[in-house]
Amino acid sequence: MGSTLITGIAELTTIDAESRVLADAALVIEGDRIAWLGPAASAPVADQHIDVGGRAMLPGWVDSHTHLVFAGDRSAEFEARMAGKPYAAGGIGVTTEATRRADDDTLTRLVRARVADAVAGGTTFLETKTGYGLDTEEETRHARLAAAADVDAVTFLGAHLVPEGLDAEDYVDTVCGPMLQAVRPYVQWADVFCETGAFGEAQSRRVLTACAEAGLGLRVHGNQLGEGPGVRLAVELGAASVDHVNHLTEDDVAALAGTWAGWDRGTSTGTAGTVATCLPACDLSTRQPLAPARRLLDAGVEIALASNCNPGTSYTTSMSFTVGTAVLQMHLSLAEALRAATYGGALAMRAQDEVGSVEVGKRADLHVLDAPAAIHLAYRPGMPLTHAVWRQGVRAL
Ligand SMILES: N=CN[C@@H](CCC(=O)O)C(=O)O
Ligand SMILES: [Zn+2]
Repeated sequence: MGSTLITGIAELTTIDAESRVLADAALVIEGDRIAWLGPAASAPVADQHIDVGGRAMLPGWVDSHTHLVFAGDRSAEFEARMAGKPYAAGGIGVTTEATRRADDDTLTRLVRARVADAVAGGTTFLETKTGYGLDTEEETRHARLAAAADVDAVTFLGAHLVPEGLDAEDYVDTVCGPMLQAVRPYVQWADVFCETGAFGEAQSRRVLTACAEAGLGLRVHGNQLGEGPGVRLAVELGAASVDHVNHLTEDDVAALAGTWAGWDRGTSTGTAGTVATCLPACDLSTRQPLAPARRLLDAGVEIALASNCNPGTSYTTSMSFTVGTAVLQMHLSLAEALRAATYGGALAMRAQDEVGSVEVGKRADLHVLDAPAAIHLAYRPGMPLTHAVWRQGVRAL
């Protein structure tokens, strides 16, 4: 297990407890961990030396919300939306049909290509979900293929849509019973689309409670298309994250803030609450109001930024686009957006002790930009700024 010294880091954004940004820095990787970081002038020797030539380094992106197991695309639906047709959950069924027709090899190839794209854009930790299977056999197949792909966490989203022709309560029985039992070996998390047109409050509570009893961590798709019970339920059940959060009442924001009462944001210690995960690429594609990230942060809520890559509402794995948009459109400072897309995502995955910041002992998940400073992510939106990536200490780009 050799060590690698990286020098030529013009700006190192650590996202550590003091939010340190180091100029003219160096860093040592040993195995899959960060072994040392500090001023280039006092860098130790190592087995291998790489000079990144005066570029910015930051933690790899933590993408805590994706749906990568799918076939087909819905570009016609997107085009109609751009012409004024509103987004509705029903499109999920179109992707379910296309995905059922794809065999294991095809689906695996598609998932792996999407993961490779994400990593090539600086993402080093990825969650992905089932949810385009919608029967026990297909959901289990998707969970199994996802678990065998190069992702860090898999979420069971059998409660994504009630399949056409089925009674909602009967379907919830299936999700909570045989489906959950079959997918359980492949997943760590459970999610539910709690929204008009998908699952109501009582149905969502039933799914999440059964999944928690089976030992899964909880996440919720909530408050995407209108105000509703999603946030309330996520807080009540202690979910790690509630995602979308476009339509929030004052009570929703206060409830989320309340979950962070035992958390010290300055030192990043204490008991983590429910992260509000904002998905700006999805908001643009569905023409929803952008999630109120500024308001949530000001209220004391920890937020995450994620891509929500899926064929219906956000066909991109670009976290750099997500961060640029958060700065340009959601009124986050660069530091806030970078933290949300790294440490915030890690909190949403309860993986903050492992990933989400550049600190000694953490996973060597590093992203080097072809720019001297990270502000270029918003200053030069859409430019291919990823220069190098290390994922778990291995050079991935
Ligand atoms: N909102 C629910 N699920 C996905 C979209 C699913 C689809 O339309 O295919 C999302 O997170 O946006
Ligand atoms: Zn989603």
